Parts: sequence; structure tokens; C-alpha cells
Amino acid sequence: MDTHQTELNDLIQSSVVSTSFQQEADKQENILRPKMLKDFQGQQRLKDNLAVFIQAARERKEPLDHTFLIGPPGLGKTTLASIIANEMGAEIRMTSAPALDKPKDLAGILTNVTEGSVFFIDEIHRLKPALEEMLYIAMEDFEIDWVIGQGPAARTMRIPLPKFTLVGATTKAGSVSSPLSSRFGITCHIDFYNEAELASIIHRSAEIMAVHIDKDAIAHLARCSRGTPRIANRLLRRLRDFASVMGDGNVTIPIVDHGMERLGIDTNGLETQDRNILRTIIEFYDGGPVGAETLSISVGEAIESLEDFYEPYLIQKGYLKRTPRGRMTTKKAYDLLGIPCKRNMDDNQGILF
Ligand SMILES: Nc1ncnc2c1ncn2[C@@H]1O[C@H](COP(=O)(O)OP(=O)(O)OP(=O)(O)O)[C@@H](O)[C@H]1O
Ligand SMILES: [Mg+2]
Repeated sequence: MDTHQTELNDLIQSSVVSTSFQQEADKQENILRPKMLKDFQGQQRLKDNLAVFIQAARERKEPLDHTFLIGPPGLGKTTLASIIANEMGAEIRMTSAPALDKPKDLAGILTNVTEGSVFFIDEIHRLKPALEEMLYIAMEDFEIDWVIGQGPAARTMRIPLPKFTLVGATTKAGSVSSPLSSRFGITCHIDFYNEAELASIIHRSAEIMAVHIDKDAIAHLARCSRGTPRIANRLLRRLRDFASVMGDGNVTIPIVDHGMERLGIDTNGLETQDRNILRTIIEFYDGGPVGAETLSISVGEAIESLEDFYEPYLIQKGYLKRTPRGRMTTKKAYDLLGIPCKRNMDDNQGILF
């Protein structure tokens, strides 16, 4: 076998994707993860559309079009990726862009995917440019260009790939290049869940976990869950602990109140760090504008978690605004913290009266 062939075989044999990222995934989370679309609560429009696209692809006996999942952390992107595979009756391979270092890493996976399977890349906005270019061709033409050998002996080989579905997920749609995002045939924006949707998620999780929680307590917990299923489930687990240690095992309104108080979560679902962010902008920067980097240092939070986790919810709830000059608090934030507002908050320049 010539060296070129050996190199090629190595590439095809190498299964560089680390499954450890999957193994490390919170086991508790996996237990509660819905497997099929019918168990995925809320996001009705998204589900209805996806159901049509999946059914149509199945009827045509084709893989589903490449699908782009966009939304803040914990709203169900990974869950939807595996639901897509389950609904298509397809295999799924999961990886995350930061785990893909060299073109070989991506090529190794692409040449190993099976016909009709789902290839999930989490945090796709972090894909390196060279890998992104390889992905363009793979997505569009189902082949990759692979350079074999070095120097004058180098040859480019076009390697055909099986037809697969790429599912890409990101919390930062703005950081994904337009050539990449335009190659997805289906784009799903996942929004924060409303209280009724969260209530049905909590109801379902409580049944799976065999936790007794009354209807009022579910509604109360839904209000405290930041519009996020992952948080709703996490809080439910903590409330189960409080209920079994401090009560009779049943999660009731007093247990929810007690638990939220101990965990530093208010009735708007804001955590200590949310209030700290708002208070810092008001007290240190006179309500803003303040740049994200300065703010992240002031509150001792990584810029990624500030931008991806904390800000989207504060913005959605109307406590914070992103302006070209930085972050600004709104009048609602002053009211929340009980700080008198001396500024005209409609004025983005922040001029005092
Ligand atoms: N629509 C839903 N119905 C029921 N449970 C849900 C739903 N969406 C998410 N969950 C639950 O929330 C948990 C977190 O969801 P998931 O891991 O899919 O979020 P994610 O968007 O991938 O987050 P990240 O950006 O951090 O990767 C899941 O384990 C699942 O139990
Ligand atoms: Mg995920």
C-alpha cells in the first residue's frame, strides 16, 4: 500500500471525536431529556415546523436538511439534536467545536458518518476557519478535499461523504459567519419558555423523578426558573432535597419560598449575580453605558457567561439594554433594587436632569 493510501486509511479509521464530552454530560440531565418531539414541551411553532420537515424527509427517504439551533444555554438545543436523530430513526454523533482542533479531526468524523445519520456540532460559532471551510463543502456537496503528502508530491483528493444531516448549535448567532449559517436549510430559534410551558416541563420532570409537587408550587417554581428548562429541573431537584429534609417530602409553596430564599433567587427568577450585575452598573457606572469587558471584571464573571447566560434574560425581562456604547440598566432595574432613579432613562446618553 503506498503512503498516500495509508494516510487516507488512517484518516478514515481515526475516530477522533471524543465521546467523553457526552459521557461527562450531566447524567441527571439525561434522565429528564425528552427523547421524542411529543415529549418536548413548549416551542409549539418550532415543533410543528420541525415535525413537518422530519415527516417529509422520511417520506422521501432522504436525510433531513442541515439544521441550525440557536438559543441561550439550557433551552433545549442538545435535546432537540437528539430528538431529530430519534425521530429520523438515525444514528447521532456529537461533538463540540472547541474539541475539533485540526482539519484532520473534522475530516476523521465526516468520513466516518453513516448515510442518513445526524452529526451534531455544539458551539459551532467556535469552529476554526480552516475547519469551517471544510464543512462548507461537506454540507453542500457531501465531499471533502483532502491534501495527501507534502511538497511537490502533494495531491488533493476529493473524498465523497455519505449524505448526512449536520445539526449545529450556538448560543451566539451573531458570531456565526454568514457563509456557514446560509448553508443550513432549517433554522430554529429557541426562545425563553413562558410560565405555562415551564410548568408543563416541571410537571413532567416531577413525574419522572417521582417527586410530589402541588399545582400552585409548580406555578410558583415556573416563575422562578428564568424561562429555562435546565434551571427549572435543577431547582426541582434542590426543592426535593429541602422537602425531604425540612418537610414531609412534598414540594409545596412554603417549600418553594424557603428554597428560593436559601438559593438567593427572587420571585422574578433573578439570581444573586443578576442583581449584582444590575447593582454594579447602577452604583459604579451611574446606570451605564458600560462595556461588557469592564462589566465582566467588575462583577467577577467570565465575559462568555455574562453575554451568553446572564444578559439575554435580563434584556428579555427589560432590566438591561445593549446600546452601541455598552450596557445600560433600565428604570425597571432601579425599581427592582429599590434605588431612586435620578436619570432620564429614555436618554441613552445618560445625561443627568
Ligand atoms: N422543551 C423541553 N421540554 C422538556 N425538557 C426540556 C426542554 N428543553 C430542555 N429541556 C431540559 O433541559 C435540559 C437542558 O437542555 P439542553 O441540554 O438541551 O440545553 P442546551 O440548549 O443544549 O444548553 P447548552 O447551550 O448549555 O448546551 C435537558 O436535559 C432537558 O431535560
Ligand atoms: Mg447543549
